Amino acid sequence: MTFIEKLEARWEQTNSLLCVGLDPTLKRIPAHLQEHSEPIYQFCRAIVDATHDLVCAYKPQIAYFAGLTAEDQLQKTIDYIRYNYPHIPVILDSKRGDIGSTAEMYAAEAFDRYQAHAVTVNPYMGRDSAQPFLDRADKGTILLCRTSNPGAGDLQDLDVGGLPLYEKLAGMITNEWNTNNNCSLVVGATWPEQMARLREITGDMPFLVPGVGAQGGDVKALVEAGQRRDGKGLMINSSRGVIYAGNGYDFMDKAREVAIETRDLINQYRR
Ligand SMILES: O=C(O)c1cc(=O)[nH]c(=O)n1[C@@H]1O[C@H](COP(=O)(O)O)[C@@H](O)[C@H]1O
Repeated sequence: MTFIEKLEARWEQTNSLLCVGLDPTLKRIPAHLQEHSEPIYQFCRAIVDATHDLVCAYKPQIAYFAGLTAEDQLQKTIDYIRYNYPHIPVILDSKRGDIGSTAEMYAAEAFDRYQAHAVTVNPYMGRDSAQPFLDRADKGTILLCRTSNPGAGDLQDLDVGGLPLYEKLAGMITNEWNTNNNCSLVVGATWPEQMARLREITGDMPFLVPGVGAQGGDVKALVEAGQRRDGKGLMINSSRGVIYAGNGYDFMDKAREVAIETRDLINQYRR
């Protein structure tokens, strides 16, 4: 099964567009886990157990593990999800991109080392830098297009022959790069107007949509702008908003409560 097939099946089975982001920091995980020899893994595993029936995907962010020399705990987290919840797609958020020979190793890192189903990729070095990811037909390549951060427009909005760069990129990906039908775009929840344009340009392409919860994206506006005609098409990511909903012994219950609220809020505005 390809990443896109897995995602489509998951949307159908769970009726959820919520993706939970795994961005663990030692400062914010519950005190009683801090003593554990693998606190990051124990925390991620507990969040997964608390939310697994509510999500269309998980998105571990590699920097939160690598920054602590805890890649082994990233590996264990991904293995845990794949073994216990095999229907849930795992997106490795590493935003890679480099010359082709190096990008090949980044693709191996995501797909062979960590066994992720999809990876985030920065396409702004051009097609050859994304090609090693695109060539993995069974895996998902999720390309940054219009990011959620306040400075997204500094470069992504630059006019290129009458179009903003991000729209030009979306057209290129849709019409030229997506030969294996394995592309998705990152579109920030904070930019519903731009998301509506991108939905027009890309047809039914899935979007990874970070920026709800901690970054304050407007769920109603983004769902109305970004959903497909079938009411699917979005992986709406919340990391801090869900995983740090509580920090005591009841942190799993609190994370579950917020995940349910977020899923239901999203569903309120779907077709
Ligand atoms: O590719 C991403 O996931 C991403 C792209 C983007 O434009 N904005 C963005 O916030 N992200 C990631 O999405 C997550 C957002 O986290 P919260 O703001 O805590 O929900 C972080 O892991 C970011 O690195």
